[in-house]
Amino acid sequence: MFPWFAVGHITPYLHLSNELAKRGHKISFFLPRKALILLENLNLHPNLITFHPLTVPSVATLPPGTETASDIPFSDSPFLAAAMDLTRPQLEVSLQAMRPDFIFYDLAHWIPQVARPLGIRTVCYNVVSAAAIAIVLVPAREVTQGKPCTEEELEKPPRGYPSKTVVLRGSEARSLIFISLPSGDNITFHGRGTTAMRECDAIALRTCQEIERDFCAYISSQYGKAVFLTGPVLPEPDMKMLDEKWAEWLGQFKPGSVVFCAFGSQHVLEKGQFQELLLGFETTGLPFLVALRPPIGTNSVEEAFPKGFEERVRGRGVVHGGWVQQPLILSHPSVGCFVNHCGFGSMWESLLGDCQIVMVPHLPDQILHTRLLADELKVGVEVEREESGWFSKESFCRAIESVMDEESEVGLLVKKNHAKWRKVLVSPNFMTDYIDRFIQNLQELQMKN
Ligand SMILES: O=c1ccn([C@@H]2O[C@H](COP(=O)(O)OP(=O)(O)O[C@H]3OC[C@@H](O)[C@H](O)[C@H]3O)[C@@H](O)[C@H]2O)c(=O)[nH]1
Ligand SMILES: [O-]c1cc(O)cc2[o+]c(-c3ccc(O)cc3)c(O[C@@H]3O[C@H](CO)[C@@H](O)[C@H](O)[C@H]3O)cc12
Repeated sequence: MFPWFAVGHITPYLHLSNELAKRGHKISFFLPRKALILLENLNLHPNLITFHPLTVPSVATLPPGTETASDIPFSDSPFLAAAMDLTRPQLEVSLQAMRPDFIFYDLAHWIPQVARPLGIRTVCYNVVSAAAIAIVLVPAREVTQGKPCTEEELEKPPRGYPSKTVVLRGSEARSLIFISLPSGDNITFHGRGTTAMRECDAIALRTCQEIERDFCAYISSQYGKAVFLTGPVLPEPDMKMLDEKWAEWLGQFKPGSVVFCAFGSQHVLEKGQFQELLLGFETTGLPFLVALRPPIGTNSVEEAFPKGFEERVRGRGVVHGGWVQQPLILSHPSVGCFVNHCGFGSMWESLLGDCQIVMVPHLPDQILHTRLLADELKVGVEVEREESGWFSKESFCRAIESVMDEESEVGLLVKKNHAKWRKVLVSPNFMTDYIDRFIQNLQELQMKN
């Protein structure tokens, strides 16, 4: 396993590794040292899953010590891609010695060049939605190296893209410019993603037919190869592992009353927006647990609190400036609403849980995931933003109230739709069947020539 150096990618690769190990397969997992410290507790089969910490080479354009996408702003991702490319010699030496049957990778587009001569089969395993891939990382989206896409080009989905709902609207499309900019040396993000999928033996996606059938079919037709699906791949939460501190705090509130908020591993808010969000929570009058990194330019969340905020919400609101056990908190009976950025991991965790869903997407893939949930499946609501991208405390509070108020029409509708989808996704054997079929697909691939 060699995922992109981001917690939102390493985590689902680890979930898949657990499922493979559960069925007796042996896994070598390559990841940056810092990510290992944060995530090693997710390894449920240490006898079969072995971690190989990588030394991430320093790159002049990155702050010293950068190892994952959590350490840098989104705009610096291309430099982290360059650093990942510099780990190629470490991978080459290990693969020569290990000779695994398969290697799973995503943004390291050069893996097939290394693996093919060694007879190792390559699986490009993508852990963002099929929709996000279909709208940019396909040959039909023409991108020329050295010529950034124009806003007009970015606004138009590629020919044959199968949805009119799961799209970026107006100025949102501008944020896709990054796909046509360099990502490492001599390659654009689009070049990296499409080469990775064109050169592999199999494309795999962390999704299911039931939700993303048309997008999967489109990707398959664009690359002229079958697409293997793993399904959502999420472990059963083990509530015994929830930190005592949070179990106790959440335990004081009535079932379904607490609003939990987290924005994944990469997103850091600006101070003004962070304060607006906290004031929005205060206005709801509901109990809340917010787990967000300190906003830009601050060293702690406390330093950025609005004046008098702490006293006013004492006893019903907590703001934690670091990592929490998100899947376990979401499964706590007191939690009734999940306010999230709709990273693909959080999207699955919210769909498989039974909390009401409120989305505040930031990056373009997160906006597409939000459209899928809010506009296509109608299982949650999106916080309204102004043209500038700013969300106000009022719009934030309105979105939460619209799903938490028992009388609300929207709240009842999304609850009903969410329950319907959840029933499908948590039905007995749904996830197991996906993994079993996926392994069968790999075994058939291995039999070929
Ligand atoms: O405090 C936290 C925050 C997050 N998490 C976990 O970290 C993971 C975060 O993954 P997400 O995909 O939701 O979000 P990230 O922003 O970190 O992901 C990144 O890669 C996947 C892409 O879809 C996202 O757009 C990209 O930002 C989730 O599994 C979540 O449960 C915690 O366990 N604790
Ligand atoms: O923002 C995105 C919009 C979109 O339509 C597609 C993607 O795709 C991917 C991606 C990542 C890995 C793959 O194997 C395939 C697709 C995106 O990945 C994110 O890229 C960021 C910039 O490099 C990075 O910071 C973040 O960690 C990745 O999750 C984004 C979009």
